Amino acid sequence: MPEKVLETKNLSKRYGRQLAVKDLNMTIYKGDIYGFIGENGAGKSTVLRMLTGLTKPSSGEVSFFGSTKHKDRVENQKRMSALVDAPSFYPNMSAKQNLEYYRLQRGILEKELVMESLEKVGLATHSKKKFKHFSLGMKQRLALAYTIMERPDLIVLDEPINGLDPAGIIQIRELILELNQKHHVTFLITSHLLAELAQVATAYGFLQHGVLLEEITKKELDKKLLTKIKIFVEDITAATTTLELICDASLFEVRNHYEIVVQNPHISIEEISRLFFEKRIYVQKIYEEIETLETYFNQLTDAAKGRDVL
Ligand SMILES: Nc1ncnc2c1ncn2[C@@H]1O[C@H](COP(=O)(O)OP(=O)(O)OP(=O)(O)O)[C@@H](O)[C@H]1O
Repeated sequence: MPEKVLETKNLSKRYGRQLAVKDLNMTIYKGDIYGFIGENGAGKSTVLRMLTGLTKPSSGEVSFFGSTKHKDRVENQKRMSALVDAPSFYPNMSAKQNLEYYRLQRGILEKELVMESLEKVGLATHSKKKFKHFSLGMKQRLALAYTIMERPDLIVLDEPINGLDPAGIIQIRELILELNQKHHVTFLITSHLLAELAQVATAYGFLQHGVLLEEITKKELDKKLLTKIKIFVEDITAATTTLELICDASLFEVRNHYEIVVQNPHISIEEISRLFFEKRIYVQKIYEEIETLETYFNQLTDAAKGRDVL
């Protein structure tokens, strides 16, 4: 098992009467890109603020790199860098001057880390450009340069691609993957853009009303995501009677008098097409649909509401 970079035990946060985070047990392993998912108000930012020391937990504990001791925690917290409340940059200063300012403010001695960080985020050639002339994507990359200046082992990002255009999203995605794969940085990322998160995440935590519903690796999730075969036909009666020759009726359902949905099929599209061809059943369309991270998350949260676990 890889090293645990971060672990929480029964972490809770109360704001007055409201319990915003309830007994959170979360584990992030070295090398993970951990996608932290939840609807608005689920408690994600509150968790990130507790992890980064911006808010004190009401109860429970956090351990970094296997230690909960306060002495170690101060040291270990230095191995983590976070973009929860984005740093404010000076508009009339260049990218380099802005980072230089933060280097001095954070007491980082190595001067070379400023240019090294700008290079890693692809801004070296724009180092002299004033911040006010940066595009949103460039501003976001500069914020990332700020987080990687101390060569952290863990980076926490709250909604890193919010407001970016498709090109900006791709740049941030590639940067995260590069830092993870080349420089072995572990990430904890929140995002509402699940399709995008699914392109980088290696593990997920699903949060609802402050409760962690499930923690799962990408590998485990991929195995759980259901596959469906959708078949569109003209003669639904003939089609269902024929389908029953190779598939139990409990495994498919008929929708709208022309659509058949086969759940988690043990038969292939080719088998169904061949059979329908032999029986002269006209198929308008047939295709496979794999459940997405988004549908999985929606089902998980709907089921939790139904079980009243929240
Ligand atoms: N400082 C605060 N004082 C009182 N209540 C707060 C405070 N911060 C957050 N809350 C409440 O705690 C709950 C969780 O909020 P939080 O911002 O952590 O959710 P979130 O998952 O980050 O939401 P979003 O996706 O909208 O950013 C919300 O009901 C919010 O109103």
